[in-house]
Amino acid sequence: MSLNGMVALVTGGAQGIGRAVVHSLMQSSVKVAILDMNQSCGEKCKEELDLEFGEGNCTFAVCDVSNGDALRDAFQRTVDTFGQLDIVINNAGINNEKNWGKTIEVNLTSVIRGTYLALEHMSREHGKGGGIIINVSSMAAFFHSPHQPVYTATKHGVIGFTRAMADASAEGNYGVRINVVCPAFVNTALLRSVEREDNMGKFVKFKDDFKSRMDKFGILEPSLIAEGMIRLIKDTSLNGAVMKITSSKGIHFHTYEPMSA
Ligand SMILES: NC(=O)C1=CN([C@@H]2O[C@H](COP(=O)(O)OP(=O)(O)OC[C@H]3O[C@@H](n4cnc5c(N)ncnc54)[C@H](O)[C@@H]3O)[C@@H](O)[C@H]2O)C=CC1
Ligand SMILES: CCCCCC(=O)/C=C/[C@H]1[C@H](O)CC(=O)[C@@H]1C/C=C\CCCC(=O)O
Repeated sequence: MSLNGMVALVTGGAQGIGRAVVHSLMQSSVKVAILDMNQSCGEKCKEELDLEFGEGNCTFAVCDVSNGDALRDAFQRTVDTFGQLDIVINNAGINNEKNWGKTIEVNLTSVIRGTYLALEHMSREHGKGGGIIINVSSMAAFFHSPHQPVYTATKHGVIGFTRAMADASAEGNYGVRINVVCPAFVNTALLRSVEREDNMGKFVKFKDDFKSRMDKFGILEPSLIAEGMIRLIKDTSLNGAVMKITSSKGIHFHTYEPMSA
């Protein structure tokens, strides 16, 4: 499946995993709208991508995904600029057990809002031509720790919401495939936040346990997560898939017991 000429929107696309998947998409000739709340990183990211791929192939907009109006405007500006929207990756996420309400707003509420906005621009129920949505969860949804209870809760929520929406899309004939990716530890700024009291609050006392798990399970590079996301986009058979990416098993899928009648 060629992605040439498609248009993608990536939240949190200026750094880390989002930056990696933006690069992979542009290597496949996808035009990308990068949304991020970090203006300096976003502008630097766009400058570098313009140098590598030529101008006109990506845009950057400062956008806090937890601001619903700003997110809606950023989606509309993307469609106004590129004329279409085919791929949406709800990637932006934080790790803050002190300001845990914000963690829920960014990691879960904004993923829900970003999914609904994506459907407004891609779903046949809105007269559009279809598309693909990838929501970003975490292996914290399968292996929890005392270190990050609310982060863990948000990532569980992303899986449940995404699987339910994938069924809604199939039964409602939206023409939109909706999948979720669950990385293990990845070498980004977010992972380094686990050592900071500002982020972890009273749970920072568990940081040694968390770091021992990092030693045990290994740390992935963002490029591998990007590879998994591209696979979710290209494999048209996948809807409601829960992709797991770990050092021990690489890119693989979680399987669930079929629902009993
Ligand atoms: N790093 C890791 O070990 C893992 C990360 N993840 C998830 O991957 C996603 C990306 O995380 P990383 O790349 O590791 O983090 P990162 O901190 O390196 O990059 C996240 C980007 O999102 C942006 N961002 C944060 N809050 C935002 C908001 N409210 N609005 C707009 N942009 C915002 C940041 O400015 C940053 O550029 C997150 O959802 C995270 O939970 C999942 C499993 C493991
Ligand atoms: C905020 C930093 C991001 C945290 C990323 C993450 O997914 C963490 C997961 C760990 C959880 O907090 C406690 C754990 O033990 C999880 C371990 C992660 C992966 C296990 C991989 C097992 C395997 O390789 O089979």
